[in-house]
Amino acid sequence: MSYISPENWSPADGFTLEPAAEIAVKAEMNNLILAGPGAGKTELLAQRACYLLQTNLCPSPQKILAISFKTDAAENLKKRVELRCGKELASRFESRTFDSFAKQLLDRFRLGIPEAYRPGKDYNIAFSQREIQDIVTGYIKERHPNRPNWQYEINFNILFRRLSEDRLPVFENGEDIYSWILVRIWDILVHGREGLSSTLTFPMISKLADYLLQHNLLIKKALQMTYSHVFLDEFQDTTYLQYELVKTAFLGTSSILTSVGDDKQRIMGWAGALSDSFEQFKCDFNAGQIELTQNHRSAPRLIEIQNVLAKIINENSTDARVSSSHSEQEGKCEVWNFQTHIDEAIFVASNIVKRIQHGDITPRDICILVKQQEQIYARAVIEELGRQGIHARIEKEYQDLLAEECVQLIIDFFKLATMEKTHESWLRVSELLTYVHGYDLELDHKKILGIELELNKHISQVKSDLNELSTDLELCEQRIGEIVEGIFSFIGIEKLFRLYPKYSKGSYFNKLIKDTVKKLANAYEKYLDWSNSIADILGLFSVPIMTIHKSKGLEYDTVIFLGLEDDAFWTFRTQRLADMCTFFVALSRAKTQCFFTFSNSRETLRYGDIQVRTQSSVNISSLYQLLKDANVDVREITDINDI
Ligand SMILES: Nc1ncnc2c1ncn2[C@@H]1O[C@H](COP(=O)(O)OP(=O)(O)OP(=O)(O)O)[C@@H](O)[C@H]1O
Repeated sequence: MSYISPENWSPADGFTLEPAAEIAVKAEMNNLILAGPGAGKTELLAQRACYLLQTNLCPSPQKILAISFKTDAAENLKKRVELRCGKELASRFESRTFDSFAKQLLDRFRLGIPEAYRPGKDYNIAFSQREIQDIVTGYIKERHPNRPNWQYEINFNILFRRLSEDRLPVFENGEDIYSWILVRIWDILVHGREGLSSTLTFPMISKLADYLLQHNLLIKKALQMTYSHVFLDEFQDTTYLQYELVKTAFLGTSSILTSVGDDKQRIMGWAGALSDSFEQFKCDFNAGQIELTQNHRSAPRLIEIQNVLAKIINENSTDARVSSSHSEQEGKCEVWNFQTHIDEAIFVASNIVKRIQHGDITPRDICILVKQQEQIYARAVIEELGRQGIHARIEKEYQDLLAEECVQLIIDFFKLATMEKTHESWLRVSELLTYVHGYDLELDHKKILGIELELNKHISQVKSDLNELSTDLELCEQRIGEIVEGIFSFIGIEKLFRLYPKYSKGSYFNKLIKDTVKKLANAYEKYLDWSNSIADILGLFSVPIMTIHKSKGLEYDTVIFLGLEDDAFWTFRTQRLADMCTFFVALSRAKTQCFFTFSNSRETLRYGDIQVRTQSSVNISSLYQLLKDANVDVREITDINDI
């Protein structure tokens, strides 16, 4: 492998970096990079990874560890690095979520955890508070001497929070009933009981990983020697637990940390995000601060509005600068007022359909955002779009699934078996096979050729199996399930699990496969042709619908936000700043057009029932005021055909 000298390195793919970004890319110290939406924070991390790998400043065999919040963000970053500097160098770029980083540590070094807290090898993962609550009430048989009815007296929210936050080891503490329960529930969850396997939540896994590193200095040392550089994406949303783990793993070591974030996009406070993560990081890691001011995403008109809002959220924020790729007048933002959500649906759908028919954009370039209850807020629009021939879908069900490697693998096999121009799928699958068999690209030509012949044979088999699918949905789903099983046997399930240990625990893998098979069968029933079915699953034909929280890190030509109303922002009075940030995230996803709707009446979910309620905007009048201050037009839509 030949490396480039740092002086001769230039950004990949023709990107030019603003001077501050170039400093950040090449820095040799801990840094906090502060930048607004569209400043290229994700791109900067990808370019920095390329710089460190291509110059060997991250010396082989050391690696870069990048930690993101969501699976798709981690996947997106990994793909960018592969694209910019090739697969071989990118194999030393490990892009993970916080949860997967902690889980990987726990799975690899489980035996290093003291017996009292060592979970079983095949522990299950509990995702909901309800599961833990059932275990607490069902398995703690011991009577508390003074509180015989504690099950009915305690607040399970507090217990759940303390299960995630109290330091290990936990001790009973006098009259504190929660500590009495915590001692017992940790024991039950970690070791399991009759009829109950070892069961952990992700915050517990994070705690155990932290505990492991604190007790095993050699593991900690190995970790630091593995990762010469660590990236922390979306640092504004780091929780106390996550930051503790980062500190335990890397504080006082030679690993160089780069955190990127934007305080105006801090929208995870409800999930425990630290309110002063930037200050803590700078102080603990003696980190420098670099600010980026260019906005590469949005048109000038939208940046103007973002700047007004940014100043309200943080009066010290620097105005973002417009990128030269947009013309001066470009960008549009309006508020649309309606009498009913039905009028809203017809107008919004017609607007979208007209633009798609005009050839301006594809369904995938538009995003419909809501604050909450996407099934309810977007129901009428989905129906109306359907009537006008455009499919819209709630993205939540697909986002995480499609980011999974095993799901991508199935899709690659189906593409190879049914479509033309599948070069990338071929490369991905043959590379994976080479990797899982432990072959060397340079030395094992013959063996690799052998695998490729086998791959070709298996693809032909998949092709003929897919040609004989039944039109009966149930039979079709069953057969697709068998074909998928055949794909994993061909690869070698054990080998795959060794490559992706996350799939080897509990029922996670089986659930992913079941969901994918169901989606494939449903899509095939609709199109009876695989090219369209796969495009449909990938969402290429659909207008995506999601909550603002799910839209973090994404961008679309046009954003339509449904329901700028008090009901949607019901927390505005109590958490004004967080809601302002949420609004800011919505506004800043758009590249050229952004619309907000208000409807005098709307369907919402109240106490489990769908009710049509009169809407107001009194509580969020300051949001309307800021749009007014930024000269955003408010249109009363009385004629729904007046697009
Ligand atoms: N140096 C650059 N030159 C031109 N375009 C860029 C540059 N950096 C990033 N971009 C483009 O700008 C857009 C926004 O980049 P990116 O997603 O990295 O921003 P971000 O700061 O992570 O945004 P956000 O915080 O809003 O999610 C992308 O389309 C990206 O390709």
